[in-house]
Amino acid sequence: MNQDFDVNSAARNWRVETTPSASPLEVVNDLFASDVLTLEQLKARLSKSAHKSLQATVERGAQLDASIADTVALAMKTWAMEKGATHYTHWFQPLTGSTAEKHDSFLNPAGDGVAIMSFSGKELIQAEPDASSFPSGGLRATFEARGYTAWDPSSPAFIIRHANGATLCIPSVFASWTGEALDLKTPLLRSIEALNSAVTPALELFGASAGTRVSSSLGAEQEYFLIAEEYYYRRPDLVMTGRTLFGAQPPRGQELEDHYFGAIPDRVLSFMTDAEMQLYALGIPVKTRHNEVAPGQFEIAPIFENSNIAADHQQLIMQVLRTTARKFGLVCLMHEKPFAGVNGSGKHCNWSMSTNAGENLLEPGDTPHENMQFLFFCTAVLKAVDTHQDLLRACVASASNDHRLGANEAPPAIISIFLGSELTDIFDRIVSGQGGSGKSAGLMGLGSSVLPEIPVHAGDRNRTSPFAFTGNKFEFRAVGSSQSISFPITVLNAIVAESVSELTAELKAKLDAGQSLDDAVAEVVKGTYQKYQRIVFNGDGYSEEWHTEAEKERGLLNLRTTLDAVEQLNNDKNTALFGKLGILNERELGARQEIMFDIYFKTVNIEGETTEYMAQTQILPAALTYLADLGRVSGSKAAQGVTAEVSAAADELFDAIQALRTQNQTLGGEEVHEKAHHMRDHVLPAMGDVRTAADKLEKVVSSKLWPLPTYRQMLFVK
Ligand SMILES: NC(=O)CC[C@H](N)C(=O)O
Repeated sequence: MNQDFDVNSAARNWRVETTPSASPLEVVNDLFASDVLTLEQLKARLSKSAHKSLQATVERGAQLDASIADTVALAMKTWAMEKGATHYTHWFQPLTGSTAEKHDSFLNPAGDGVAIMSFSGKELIQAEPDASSFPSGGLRATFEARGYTAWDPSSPAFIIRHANGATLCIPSVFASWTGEALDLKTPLLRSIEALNSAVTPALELFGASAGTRVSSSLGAEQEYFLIAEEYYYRRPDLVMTGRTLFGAQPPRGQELEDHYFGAIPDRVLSFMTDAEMQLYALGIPVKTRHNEVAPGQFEIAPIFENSNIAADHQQLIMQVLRTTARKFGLVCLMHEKPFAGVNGSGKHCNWSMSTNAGENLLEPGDTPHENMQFLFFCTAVLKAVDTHQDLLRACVASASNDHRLGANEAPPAIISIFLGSELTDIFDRIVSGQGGSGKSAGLMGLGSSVLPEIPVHAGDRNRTSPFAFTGNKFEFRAVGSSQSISFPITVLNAIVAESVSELTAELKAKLDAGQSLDDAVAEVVKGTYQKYQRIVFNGDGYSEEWHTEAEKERGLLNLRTTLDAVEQLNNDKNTALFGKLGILNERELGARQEIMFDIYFKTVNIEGETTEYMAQTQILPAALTYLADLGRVSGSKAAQGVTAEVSAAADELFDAIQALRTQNQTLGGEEVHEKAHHMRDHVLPAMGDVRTAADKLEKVVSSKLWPLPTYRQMLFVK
């Protein structure tokens, strides 16, 4: 293969679409949410009473009135057809972590060569896909394959366009016939409800008005890589596994620190703009775009939204990025670690809680009263995170995220909280009973003798913490770039709901005993902070000392790999948590553990077999061909030297392939648990040995013979 030609064509293979982007005014006036069926849109299309009833369901969680389904379905169909949609689908999130859809046409034959377009309330409310081909973790035996999808009215329907038409997508839940959740959305919705039930009684103690509702809000920063499409399809590892299983380190990586926030390459910016226009039409408030740390790595981030909608939108962001990249001759890689030796990709989840009146409960406020409330909820988060370190680690566990967590570029596998020096100082002063005003400028009076002042903008930044307070929200940074955010949000909602409930009970007892709110809050905050303080760490999460301190001195968990973490998913504590909040019963939680082991096993198994296949059929032949070429000039000193090097590395590769083959065939046992451990303990190390030998060869075999695009090309050709 002629590598120079390869580079040229990859660099030029830019099929730019020249459709002009919408002007800012057009975006605001016409484009934004134009493909979303909002409640506002429905107002004009529904009777007053039907609209009111739907609104009560969407905004206040009232039970859906099935009698309005036919009118809503008619309105949806008319709107969707005006937008060019010919089909509809229940759009759901099975336990694969991605989305699923089965399209049905609106078209119905009406006899004698006539067809009509129809869509009934029944079809809107419920559909029945064959559940037998989705992961169920034993929840659904194959002989009772029935599962159903049901419309989630709290997330609006939307249109997905393709080159030849459009489809109406109806966000839905997916459950077994017995009502057990087979998806990621059902528990998420249950956890939002649990959070509301836990937080509103607390807010009442702080004087909130009746009718206050609380939900979590979420904004997820998506990191991703872009590489030339031409390279992608020449790399079986990328196509099969999403990451490179081979690749020598190029002379230059990210050490010049020149990519982060650098000027965005024109081709990439054009791609980003195209994707943004589509996301605007879907009502997704994407706000930020920039170059990330590694060459070829980028980020897109929306503003926070209600967490159920944010989870749907996050799936759409990934889908739009992936499909749009292709228009520009690029492929978008969402894997947590597509390239060894440079940064991987995360999906930092910015989580908070807010009321239906728009009050952010993690925002230090303008009044002493608001600040008391803020400290109470912030303390509840500390308690929740310390109590459930295992769950937070488990909900981000995957074979791909293992390459990222704990490496010196991403949050460590040890869960801790970064509070920032100002907020830590405040808690310290509460504990020491100092109260009063702080030292730093810009602090705002709290007007209470027992509580200190709160900085107006608390929160310096820390990039090494898995869980950081960033001024008015917590950033859960351990979440992986390819994963669905639904389960991490479910976990956050659940653990904070439990913690708020327990602290509210303490607070209430003190108030009932006649204490003032100020004094009672101060005592609860002080006691709780003292108890859970060990979870707060403001230093360098990458350092060796921290690992020792965290484990040995503080007794924090260090669940290094996915299998260690998933083991904890359904321990007694976690089963009790999800059970009492009505989020997942024991069987539903057990099924999720089973699926996580299974996906881990299958992922590494595919990687192991891809490694073996590429090494045997592509890399070893290139080395042998080169040895044969060298044999023709064996009289030369250079040829003899190179032959020795290539020959040694080729032998090493050959032996490593044999060893890997044995491990690939063994599988380690019958049970998924055994197979998963076999993958981690035997297949991954054997793959590593194959890679080491192959990467040595890449550096000595003629580039003309090398069968794979290299890091040098993939990361730098834009
Ligand atoms: N700039 C950053 O915050 C880098 C984050 C890093 N890429 C991660 O995996 O989390």
